[in-house]
Amino acid sequence: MPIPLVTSSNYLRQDLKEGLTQECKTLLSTVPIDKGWVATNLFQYQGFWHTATQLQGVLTCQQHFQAKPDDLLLITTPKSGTTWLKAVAFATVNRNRYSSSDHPLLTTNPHDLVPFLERKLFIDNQNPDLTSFTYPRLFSTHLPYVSLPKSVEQLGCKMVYLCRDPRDAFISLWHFTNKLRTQTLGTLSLEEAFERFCRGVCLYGPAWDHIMDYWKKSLERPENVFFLKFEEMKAQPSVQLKRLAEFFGCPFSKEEEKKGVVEEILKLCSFDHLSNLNVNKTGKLSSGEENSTFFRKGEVGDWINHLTPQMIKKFEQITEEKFHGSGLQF
Ligand SMILES: Nc1ncnc2c1ncn2[C@@H]1O[C@H](COP(=O)(O)OS(=O)(=O)O)[C@@H](OP(=O)(O)O)[C@H]1O
Repeated sequence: MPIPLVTSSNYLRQDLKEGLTQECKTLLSTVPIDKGWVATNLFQYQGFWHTATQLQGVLTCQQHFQAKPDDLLLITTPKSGTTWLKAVAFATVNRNRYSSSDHPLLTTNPHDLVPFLERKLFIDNQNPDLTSFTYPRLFSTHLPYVSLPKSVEQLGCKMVYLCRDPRDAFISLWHFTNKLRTQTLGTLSLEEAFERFCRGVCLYGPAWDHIMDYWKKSLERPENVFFLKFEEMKAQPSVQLKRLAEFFGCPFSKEEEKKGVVEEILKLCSFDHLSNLNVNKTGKLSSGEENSTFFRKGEVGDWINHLTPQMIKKFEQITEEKFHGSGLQF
């Protein structure tokens, strides 16, 4: 059983091997290893890249998380709008439980309301206390499909998969990384980050493979996997929120629609509203990250302000190669 580690942030914990199980340590010594973005190294497991501490969380959650049939899983590639999806899903599923004046989203960051399985609940605990979860339980994960705990698929749990144009997810990740890097590490240059992202060497990368695996599953099993893009949420938020509520099995009634419940949820969870709340301006997650780091611009297409023509071309080549014939486009 790993010993809980207390440091400033999960992202900076990866070098601390004392808290890891022998199984995890052995695995770390056998799998491919490469440079990390925030701390020293990333390790490749089941085709995707993790920090050492995160890998411990992945193994523990694969072995100990027991899903229930009505669990709802929010799955994303990093920097694809996870914070937004958590807020919207939480507000939708619990809309009869809270009024707008005492809503938990006003005082708690969405990441603390819908915790990550492998980054929070199971990172150093084989048996986290899940008794405070109301039903249906909402969990989140960045895990690729191949690494999901088996009970999720066996029980047919509903999964919402949110992804984003890899160019925007990359730029968002690059900014986020540089907010978390220590002074000693210095800034990670755009060129260096780009080279690693294109090789797939980033947290939960390669991003394209992560997206494609869930895209295929959503075509095979649309009743279980709801595939959504950040860009679609931005373009048609109320249409997408209504689809989401239907998928969750709690569609908005005509009366709710007339009363403006959909718009109320979208307003509560909007970038402007959430990012200006005191808790998100000054608070920290229980895992150490400052809440403000999860809010930057929240826009579509910011990559145009950062990528060089050569980088854009390279992105196009990879996207064409990875998504070819799949019907998926950004
Ligand atoms: N409410 C809301 N609406 C729209 N966009 C939002 C919202 N909240 C966060 N964001 C933007 O999402 C980006 C952060 O991604 P994630 O939340 O997936 O980060 S993480 O993976 O959980 O670390 C990051 O995108 P960029 O602005 O492009 O960096 C955030 O600004």
